[in-house]
Amino acid sequence: PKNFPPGPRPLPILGNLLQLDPVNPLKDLERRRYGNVFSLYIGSRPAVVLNGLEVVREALVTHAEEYAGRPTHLLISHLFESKGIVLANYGSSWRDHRRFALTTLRKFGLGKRSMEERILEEVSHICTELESSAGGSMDPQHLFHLTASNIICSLIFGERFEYDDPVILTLIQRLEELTKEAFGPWAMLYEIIPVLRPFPLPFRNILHKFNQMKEHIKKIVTKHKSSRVVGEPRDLLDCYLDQIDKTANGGSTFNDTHMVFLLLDLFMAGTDTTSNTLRSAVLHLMTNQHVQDRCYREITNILEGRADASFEDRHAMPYVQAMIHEVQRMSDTVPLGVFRTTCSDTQLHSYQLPQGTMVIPNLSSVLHEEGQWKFPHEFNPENFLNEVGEFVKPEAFLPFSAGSRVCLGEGLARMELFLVLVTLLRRFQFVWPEDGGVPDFSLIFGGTQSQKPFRLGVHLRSSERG
Ligand code: HEM
Repeated sequence: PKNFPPGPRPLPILGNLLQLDPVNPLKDLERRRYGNVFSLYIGSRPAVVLNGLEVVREALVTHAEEYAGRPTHLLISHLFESKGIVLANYGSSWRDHRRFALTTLRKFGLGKRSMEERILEEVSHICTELESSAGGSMDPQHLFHLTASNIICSLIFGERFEYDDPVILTLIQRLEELTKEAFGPWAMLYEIIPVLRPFPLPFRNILHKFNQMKEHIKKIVTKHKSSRVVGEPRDLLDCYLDQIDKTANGGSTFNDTHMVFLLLDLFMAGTDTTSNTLRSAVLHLMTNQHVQDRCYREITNILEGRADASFEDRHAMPYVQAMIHEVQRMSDTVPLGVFRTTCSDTQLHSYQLPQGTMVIPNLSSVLHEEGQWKFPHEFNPENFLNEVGEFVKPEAFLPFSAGSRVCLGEGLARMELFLVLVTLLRRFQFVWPEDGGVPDFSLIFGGTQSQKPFRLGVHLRSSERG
């Protein structure tokens, strides 16, 4: 289009795909040769990549409404049929469901003491798991996924799963695979060469895994319907069923199909994000004992004589706050946000973006942008502390994105990260195991990124022994 952002010359059919590293395209997307706003062809479709705080903020915050759409042509949009919240296009159904989810999560405790109790109850299960490895090491690959998924499952389905339950272990495994594969090369081929879709190629696996997860959610819904008492909701799912009843005759956007996608959305968005951040946290803490020691001193000092932490305590723990934010910055969990589209013709800097242009907000570029951070490329909580040791949050801290589609679970995620880490650090010391080899901090790219597998060395703090 006329006056479109510049970018590398595309090839027919493939566009610029061959110029992107299929394992991790983040470096290629940060190429500043064309400036902070540049275009890229994914197949025959142009997309615009936004790098750095200034343009990301200009698009997502200053022109929030104009950039609030979601693409409909991606494999992941097909899986979700553009329903639910995360991948729903900007319109009344998205608005109704976002409002419903926020109101209902609050009703079941978000922002209240009851949510803290729910989270602390779940942390006690992680403690039991870790205690059984005290003095040795364990594989934390699924531990934090189980925690995060149990917290969200208790809100939406009113139930938690035991840590060895094969149902939840399978769901978590599918979820981890999906968030990587749906952004991999096969997903790209599915999008750009539609004639390939009927063939038995690896992207059929992605569809199959997603359908398995969907079927599982449908089973939970059926079970719920039979045990439900109308008007006495136990969880978000019951509230949704009540909502369907209330609005049955009025052209409402609430129905069984949307419900399944909303539940999948909350389960998926609420699990892989928080848990990957927690796993990254223990890796950084194990390899930075001085940070762990300073957090421990702050925690024991503030919580002296008390059984549990409260989310309010964060204000009295600037160093712990700084550590958690630094973990989020380095774990870079949702590196490219969730892709947007423009809802109308719009202008960015001097460029014109027609309605329907796909926009990729490179959040990773903001979280490591030189000039925004004291130590952009290393783990250092000082990034969030001022000269007198007070906690400060730089504007470039955007792991939850920004604007009208900012992460709906930010409040829940922040509460989880704080309560889980404070409780664990008070009770355990994490150490790099002797047989752990050399720590590898590189991330496995995907819709959500994660650390490579590692072992977690666990010591019980002396104050906690017998
Ligand atoms: C550390 C944890 C988390 C991170 C880093 C994170 C990050 C993000 C990001 C970057 C987006 C895209 C926003 C945009 O398009 O601009 C998003 C959207 C979303 N997140 Fe989170 N998230 C986290 C936890 C959660 C949790 C716990 C929930 C569950 C309640 C959740 C639910 C959602 C939903 C429903 C959306 C879609 C919002 C919309 O399209 O209107 N997230 N998240």
